[in-house]
Amino acid sequence: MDLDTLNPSQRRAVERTEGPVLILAGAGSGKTRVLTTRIAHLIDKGVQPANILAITFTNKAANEMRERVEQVVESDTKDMWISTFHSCCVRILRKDINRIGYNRSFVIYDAADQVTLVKDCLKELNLSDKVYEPKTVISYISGAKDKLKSPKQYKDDCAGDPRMSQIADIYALYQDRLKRNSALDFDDLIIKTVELFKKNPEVLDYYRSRFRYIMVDEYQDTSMAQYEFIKQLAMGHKNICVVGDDDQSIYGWRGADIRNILEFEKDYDDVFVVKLEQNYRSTQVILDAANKVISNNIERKRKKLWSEKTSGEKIKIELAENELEEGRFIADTIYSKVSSGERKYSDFAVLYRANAQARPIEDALNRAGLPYNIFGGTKFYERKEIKDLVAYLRVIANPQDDISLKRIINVPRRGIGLRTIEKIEDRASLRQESMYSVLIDIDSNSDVSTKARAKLNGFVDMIGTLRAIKEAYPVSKLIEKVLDSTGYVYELEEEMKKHQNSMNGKYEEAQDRIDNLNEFISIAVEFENSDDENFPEKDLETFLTSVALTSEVSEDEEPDKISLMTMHTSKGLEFPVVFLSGMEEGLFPISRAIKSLKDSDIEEERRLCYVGITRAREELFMTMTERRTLYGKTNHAIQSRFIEELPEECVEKLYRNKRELTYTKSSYNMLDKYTKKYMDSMNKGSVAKKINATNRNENIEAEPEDIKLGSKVYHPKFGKGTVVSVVGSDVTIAFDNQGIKKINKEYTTLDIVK
Ligand SMILES: Nc1ncnc2c1ncn2[C@@H]1O[C@H](COP(=O)(O)OP(=O)(O)OP(=O)(O)O)[C@@H](O)[C@H]1O
Ligand SMILES: [Mg+2]
Repeated sequence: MDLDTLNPSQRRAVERTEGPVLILAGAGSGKTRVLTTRIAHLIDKGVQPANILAITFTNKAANEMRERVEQVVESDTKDMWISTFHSCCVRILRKDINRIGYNRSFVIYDAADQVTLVKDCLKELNLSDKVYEPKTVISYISGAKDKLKSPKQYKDDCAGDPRMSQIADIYALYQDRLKRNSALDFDDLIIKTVELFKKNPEVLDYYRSRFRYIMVDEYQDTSMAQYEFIKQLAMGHKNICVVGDDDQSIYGWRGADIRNILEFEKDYDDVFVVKLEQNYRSTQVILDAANKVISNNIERKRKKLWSEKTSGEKIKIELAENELEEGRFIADTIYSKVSSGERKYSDFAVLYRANAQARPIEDALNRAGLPYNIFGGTKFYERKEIKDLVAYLRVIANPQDDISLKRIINVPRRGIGLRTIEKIEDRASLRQESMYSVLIDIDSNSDVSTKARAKLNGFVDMIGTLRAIKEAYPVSKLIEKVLDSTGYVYELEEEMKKHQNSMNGKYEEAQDRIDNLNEFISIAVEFENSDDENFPEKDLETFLTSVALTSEVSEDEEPDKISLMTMHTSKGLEFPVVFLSGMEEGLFPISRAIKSLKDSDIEEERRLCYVGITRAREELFMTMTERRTLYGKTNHAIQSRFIEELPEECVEKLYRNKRELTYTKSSYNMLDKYTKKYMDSMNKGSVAKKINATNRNENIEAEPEDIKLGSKVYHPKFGKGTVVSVVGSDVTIAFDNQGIKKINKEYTTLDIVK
C-alpha cells in the first residue's frame, strides 16, 4: 500500500495505530482520506478486518470508504464494520436487545410515527396537542435522550417547572408505549445500545475484544449519547482515532456537542494530536473566502489552511428577481458549461438551506431537460401508499406495533369503524397488551358486535397467513403477496377504472401510486441482490431496518447527474462546481437563528456556510433573489450577511451591470424587526466591525497557557483588554471598550498584544 501519496502529518496519523489519536483539521485537508488509508494500513499490518470498526456520517460515506479500502487490500473485508452510528447499533441490538426486555424483531419509528405516538400519549393524558405541540414535545424528548436522561431523571431536573414536568410525564408514557409496541425511535438506537452495554458487561466485553481498532469520522457532530457509546467500546484498548473539524460542527440543535472533540484530549490520556494544514480540495480563492467567513466566529480554535492550487476563479454572485429566475440562472449556467464540453453534469452540486427551496430549482432543471439526483429527500418514503405498505410489513414482522396496526387495520376500507378500533384500543390498554393480542381473541369481547368481529377475524386471519409465509418467501415476493391479499392494488385499479374518462387527475394519481408500489418492489429486489455488509441477512426485519436507515438517501445513483441536496447533507463531499442558493437573511442564516439573538446560533449557521463553501473544488456560485416566495409567502429578500463577510477581492458580482442591490424606504419598512436591526447595524457599522479594523497582525496568537493574570490580550470581537482573573479555563478580562467579560480560553482564540 502506498503511503507515499500522503504528506508527513497524514502519514504520522496513519502509522500511529496504537493508542488514542485526534486529528483536528480544516475542510478538505484529507481527514477522511487518512482514515481510509489507516484502515488499509492496519489490514496490511495483519490486523483482522473483523477487528476494525469505522463510523461514518452517512451510509453513502460508509459505502465509499469500504470501496476504497477494498481497492487497495487483498484480504476479504466482509467482516469489517464500516457504518453509521445507527446501523452499527441496530446490528448490536438485533442480536441482544432481548437482554434489556425488548423484542429482537423491533421496528424503527420515523418522525411521522413519533408524532402519531405522541398524539396518542397526549390523548391518554388528557392533554391538548395545541398546548403540547407534538413536534415540540418530540424535540424535548430527543434532547433528553441525547443527554442520556431517563424519564425519571428528566422529571427530577424539571422539578418546579410545571410545563416541563408535564413533558417529562409524556416522555415516560412515550417510552412505555414504544416498548409495548416493540418499537425504537432513532435516538433509542443509540441509548438502548449504551444501556445494553451498561447492564450486560459480557456483551460489552465481546464487542470490546472484537473491535480492537475504532475510527470515527466527522467526530465534531457526535452527540453525547454517541460519544458515550464510543467511549464504552474504546475504554479497554484505547485504540481509537477520531477526526473532525470544530468549524464544521452543524448539528448543535440535534444534540451534537462540539465540546466532545475539544475535550477528547482530557478523556483519554496521551492523545497523539495531528493537525493538517494543507488543503487538497479547493483553490486558494475558495479557501480565502471560507477562512474569512469563519473568522467571524468567536468560539473556535483558529486554524490555518493553505492550498497549492494558487490561482482560481472568483466566486460569482448572482442576484435574481425571484426564485424561478434563480433556478433558471442555475440551469442556464450548467447547460452552457456542459454543452461547451467544459464540464459534465456530475461535476455540479446545488446546495440549499431548506428542503423547500429545491422545488423551483427542480422545475428549472426539468424544463431545461437536465438530469439530477436529489439526496436527502424523504419524499418517496413519505408517500401514503409506501407508508401503508411499510406498515403492513411491520405488522407482519412485529404484530405488537400498534401504531402501524392502526394505520392499516381499515386500509383499504374493510368496514372496520373508528368506534370498533377505539374499543380495541381501550381494551388493550386495560389489559396492558398490544391491540393485536386483543384481536386474536376478539370472540371473547362482547363489546364488539358480531358483524364487526367477523371483519376483525378476517383481518387477523390475513395477517396470520402472511406471518406464516414470511420466512418462506423472499421479501419482494412477500410484498407482492401483501399487495394482493390485502386488496390494496385492486382498490387502486378500481379507482383507475372509475376515473378512466375523467380529467380530474384521479386516474393518474392511482396510476402513480401503483407505479410507486412497483418501485418499492424493485427496492426489495435490489436489497435481496446487494451484498451490503451492513445488512447481511436477507429477511424481512433486516429489510425494514435498511428502509428505515437509508430512506434519507436517494437510491438511484446514475453516474452523470447534477446533485441537489441541503448544505447539511453535503458534509464530507466535494464537487468541482458548487452553487450555494438562497443566500438571504432569514433563509441563510435561517430566521430561527436570527430571532434567538444568541451569537451561538448564528455561529452554527456560519459553520454551515463554511461547510457549503468548502465543498467546492474549482468554482463557486452564490445566488440570491430580490423577492422570494417560500411556504406560500412572498417577501423582500436581503442579501445574507455571509456574502458581506466574503473578502472583496475574491468576489465577482454578475449582476453589477444590471442593477446594484438597493433598498428603498418602502422595502425597508416591510422587513421584520430582526432584519431591520441587522440592516441598521450594517449601515452604521457595528462595534464589532470597528474593533475588527484594528490590525490583527500586530498581535501574536496565544496558546491557552500563555494567558495569565495581567496579560494584555486581543479578542476578535471585544477588542483589547487585560486579564483580571484566571480560574481553570475561565478567564475574566476587562476590555477597554466592552466592560468585563468571562471567557473560556479553551474555546476562544485570543492574541497576546505586543
Ligand atoms: N496527500 C494528498 N495528496 C493528494 N490529494 C489528497 C491528499 N490528501 C487528501 N487529498 C484529496 O483531497 C480531497 C479532500 O480530502 P478528504 O475528503 O479526505 O478531506 P476531509 O478533511 O475529510 O474534508 P472534509 O472536512 O470536507 O470532510 C480528496 O479529493 C482527497 O483525495
Ligand atoms: Mg471528510
